Amino acid sequence: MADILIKNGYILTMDPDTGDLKKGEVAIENGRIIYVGLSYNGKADKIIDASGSVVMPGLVNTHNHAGMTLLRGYADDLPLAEWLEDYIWPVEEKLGPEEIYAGVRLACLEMIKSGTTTFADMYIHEQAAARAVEDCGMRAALSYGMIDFGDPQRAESSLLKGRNFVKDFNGAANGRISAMYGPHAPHTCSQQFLQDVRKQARKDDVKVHIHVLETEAELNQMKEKYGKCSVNMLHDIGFFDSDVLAAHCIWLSEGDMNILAETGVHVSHDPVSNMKTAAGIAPVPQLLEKGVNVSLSTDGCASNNNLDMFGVMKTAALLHKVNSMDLTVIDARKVLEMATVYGAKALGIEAGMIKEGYYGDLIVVDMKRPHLTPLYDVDSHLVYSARGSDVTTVLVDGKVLMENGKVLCMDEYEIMMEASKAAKKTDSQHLIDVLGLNDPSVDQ
Ligand SMILES: CSC[C@H]1O[C@@H](n2cnc3c(O)ncnc32)[C@H](O)[C@@H]1O
Ligand SMILES: [Zn+2]
Repeated sequence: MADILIKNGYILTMDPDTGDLKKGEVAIENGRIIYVGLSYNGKADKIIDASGSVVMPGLVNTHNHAGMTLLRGYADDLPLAEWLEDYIWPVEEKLGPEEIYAGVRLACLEMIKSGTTTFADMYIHEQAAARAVEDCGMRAALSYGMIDFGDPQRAESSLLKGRNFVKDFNGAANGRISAMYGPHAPHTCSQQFLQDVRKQARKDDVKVHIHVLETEAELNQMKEKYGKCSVNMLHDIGFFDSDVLAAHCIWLSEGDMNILAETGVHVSHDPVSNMKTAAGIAPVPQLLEKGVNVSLSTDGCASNNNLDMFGVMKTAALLHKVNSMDLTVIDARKVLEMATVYGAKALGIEAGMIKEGYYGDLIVVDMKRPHLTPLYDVDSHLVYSARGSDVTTVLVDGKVLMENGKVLCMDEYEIMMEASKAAKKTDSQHLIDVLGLNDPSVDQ
């Protein structure tokens, strides 16, 4: 007996072996997919009717700072270095684990409602993020963000916090949480610290999540300090292998791309964030051409300013078409692969496809909507026309987190209220009163 049977939907398996099914069924038991096909020959405890909908793998967001939902719209339209150093870092000092817990819960709510089932994260107070993920039922690859700025004492304490995080949370929440090491970036971490982190990650057999060449300023700083760029420096110290997830990777030379391809580094592409911060345009078509696994991500909410992966998919497609002045350079199917199959591959999880044996991490997208009518091509609609709000049902690990638009795993109003309260810690003017979240006379 299956736990759940999804019927009557268009099954976008993303599995090249089976292809997509115009009208199929998916059965899930003990958190795993046990059947994908035309008609399941067995019973199920619960039936989900996906008539008029697409059933597809949950989206995988491979670079986030989930707690930064608290800083959504906090300091926009500033040069990136000024934004980070003069606004974001000082305000992060004021946020403790309780605020981050509230911020990550808000992030999870937003991600679930827009079809993301797994995310990779790097942030402060990450144990609070782990608690939020455990509570809401999502899947995540979490890392405690570490920066040493060349200070040996800071390096030692950061690495200790990172090690403790890995020890406490790798495999937590019944395996839904995997831990990674999160050294922030090659220009904010010393070479010695990066070597120490890499050694520890190999010892603990966990992956590493790092920002690489997001800005031209980083490229220039690295050239000045080391006489080479971040990719060459990291390659020369033996940092790279297929356990590394590198976010952004914008300022790459041809040689850098070859290094990423040869070493099997996974690249996380953040088109919305990169456009908003005017950081530049990552050479995604060239990376894909060289065989680099490029997945998609939102980045933190302060540079996006939402966590909707449907928006990211559309932006990725449009950005690379106009950048190359060639609209064939990336198509809708490739973008869907990046948001599902490639994301799961980057994080080393059996997800990203609707395939027997894989996790029951699925979403149902309602296609009976004006902006999705008429329907000629499912891939096209999902990338160019759909929005996160078209997602009606979300399953992670075979558990239903949202059904027919109702979030079952948390109280939406409470999450928004707690996050708005936590945002008060920034000591900034904000609009909790305008939102009416604290006002019992406002219909919630
Ligand atoms: C040490 S935890 C992670 C750290 O990263 C900061 N951050 C957020 N967005 C960006 C970005 O686009 N580039 C570099 N660093 C970023 C975040 O504020 C945390 O301090
Ligand atoms: Zn980032």
